[in-house]
Amino acid sequence: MSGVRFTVYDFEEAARARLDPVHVDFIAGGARDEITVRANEAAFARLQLLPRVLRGSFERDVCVTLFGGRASLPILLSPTAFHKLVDPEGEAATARAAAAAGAIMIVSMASTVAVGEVAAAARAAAEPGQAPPLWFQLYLQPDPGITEALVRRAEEAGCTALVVTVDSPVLGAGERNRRNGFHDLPPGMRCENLVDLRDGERGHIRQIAMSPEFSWEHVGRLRRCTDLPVLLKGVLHPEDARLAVRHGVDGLLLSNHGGRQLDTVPPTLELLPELVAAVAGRIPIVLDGGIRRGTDVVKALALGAIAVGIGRPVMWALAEGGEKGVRRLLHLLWDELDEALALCGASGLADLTPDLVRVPGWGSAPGPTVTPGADTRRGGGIG
Ligand SMILES: Cc1cc2nc3c(=O)[nH]c(=O)nc-3n(C[C@H](O)[C@H](O)[C@H](O)COP(=O)(O)O)c2cc1C
Ligand SMILES: CC(C)CC(=O)C(=O)O
Repeated sequence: MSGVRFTVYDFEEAARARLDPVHVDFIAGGARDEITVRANEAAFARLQLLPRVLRGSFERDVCVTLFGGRASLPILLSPTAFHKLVDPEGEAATARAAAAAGAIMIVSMASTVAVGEVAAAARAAAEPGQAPPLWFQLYLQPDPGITEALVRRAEEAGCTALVVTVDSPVLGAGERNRRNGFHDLPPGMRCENLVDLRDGERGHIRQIAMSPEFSWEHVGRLRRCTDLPVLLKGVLHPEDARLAVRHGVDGLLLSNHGGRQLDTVPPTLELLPELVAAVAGRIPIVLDGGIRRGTDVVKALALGAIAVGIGRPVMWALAEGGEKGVRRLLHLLWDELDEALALCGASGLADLTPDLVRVPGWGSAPGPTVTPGADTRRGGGIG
């Protein structure tokens, strides 16, 4: 079924060969000209690493503690919708692979397996006695009762954090989907978390309401309706990062939605130093968008992210080999990260400092606000 996969790109190639091209477009595609989609990966390629020598160790620790929960690697599974499009077991298969690897999975509100069932699958696959780290992503809904009901479902399932996606006042224009006429899930699949929350149109993609009228007041209301840590996904402007801290948000997932919302926004990696400076160690920042290599993880962490997320690679791996595919993907990235740490003279994530990263020709770490040696990542409030 599946040959040897040496890189993330091998999973993509194999997945493309077996999936319906319409679904390939849904996964690979972005908004409009897909400029940001390409920019995310290109930003990592542009940055250089400047390793230290003669200071490594045989044992390299890549564990990370986030909101009191421990993960075996600083690579999260960012929320992606509709896993059943690529594998009959959908998010349950993904969750088993993530739990077995000790990786945090962020379940999408638009999952095709209900979050309670995803959690049960994760529990069954986790190391005995270990609670699998599962977070839940949601879009605020105009009816606050629906938002709250979703929060309760996530809490009851045992999710340990909520990720509120705030970059979608309207749905980004995926022109590939428009050309392909891909607007609905195929028969037999639906957004299971929304079942029985709203009448009519069950399973329809547009069942998730998006609204440009959400404000910080809604974030405040959500903050008050749960004790779970709340992260915002999709804050890009440093002023909004400061507002997030002021509104009691517990963390940021610095994301441009993989280039699927507003096209031509900067790659997330380029924004990282500014956002790290804006939150000044008060809350942790996870970054996603374009992570394809262990060295990409090293660059993001060196510049102040506490962890990173992967989106498309998970979909490709799930399509390629189901649960086993995702397991192999996570192992491969863990292996690349471990090797990159060794080659950088790092024995753990704490050794990844901004001075290890350079912009060609600059002669110093990128970003006007990052000073070599400064460690804004491990400030207060984390862990
Ligand atoms: C197929 C697909 C579905 C996605 N679904 C969601 C979603 O339901 N909610 C969300 O907040 N982000 C969603 N995203 C965005 C991802 O969470 C993530 O930000 C992005 O994929 C990261 O970039 P990468 O694909 O380059 O790793 C989706 C992305 C893809 C590719
Ligand atoms: C709109 C969601 C259902 C999925 C999503 O966020 C995406 O496809 O990027």
